[in-house]
Amino acid sequence: MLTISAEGIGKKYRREWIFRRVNLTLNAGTSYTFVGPNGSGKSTLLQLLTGSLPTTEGNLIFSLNNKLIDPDNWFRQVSIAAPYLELVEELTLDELLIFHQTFKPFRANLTPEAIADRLLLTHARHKEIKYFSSGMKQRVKLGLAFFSNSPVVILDEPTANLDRQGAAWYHEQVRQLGPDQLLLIGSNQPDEYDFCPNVLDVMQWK
Ligand SMILES: Nc1ncnc2c1ncn2[C@@H]1O[C@H](COP(=O)(O)OP(=O)(O)OP(=O)(O)O)[C@@H](O)[C@H]1O
Repeated sequence: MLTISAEGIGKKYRREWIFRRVNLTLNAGTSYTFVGPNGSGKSTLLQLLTGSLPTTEGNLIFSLNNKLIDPDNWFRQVSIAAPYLELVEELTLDELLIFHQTFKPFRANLTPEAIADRLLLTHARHKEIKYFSSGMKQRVKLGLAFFSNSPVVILDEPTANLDRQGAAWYHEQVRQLGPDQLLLIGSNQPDEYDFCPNVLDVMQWK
């Protein structure tokens, strides 16, 4: 089983501690949601867990079946969708999906055509991303995270810009995650984590 252990981790920007003494064990096969007010540190914590941002103190330990995963290879296990991660706007949807799978293969050998179908965007396969609506872009971001062959799926504000149909689509994709996957969410919207058994308030680490 894949596990992330946080041992006393903290993050400081300049002189300000965003959080300290975070002790957590996150196990695959379930989901965890980090909640808290704007600016409380949800996105920062998720970025530490992706390995893309260094901790200021403490240790993050990644393991698979009790074997340590080299932190330098951790990124291979993770797919993330977040408001601050942009899509390549000059590419068409088809081009973007082909580009993406060269460095992160899709689950079960899904083809770009099949992904576009699952995104409900078959009609927009040849349109440049820059001409997509904000909800269409959000669905693409979520799809790249859901359909990549990664055991860890990290979603920051997953239903931002989604309409009711898009939110229902998001819930359907969550239900289809595999039993060995780990889902981590950062959210302020209860209806985007209503299924999640583990809700953690980042304010406890202030
Ligand atoms: N690169 C940075 N340099 C300095 N301060 C930063 C940086 N990134 C984030 N911060 C600060 O860290 C704190 C936590 O920000 P973060 O984005 O993690 O909060 P959040 O809980 O995700 O907020 P929101 O709900 O608004 O998305 C904020 O005070 C923010 O200003």
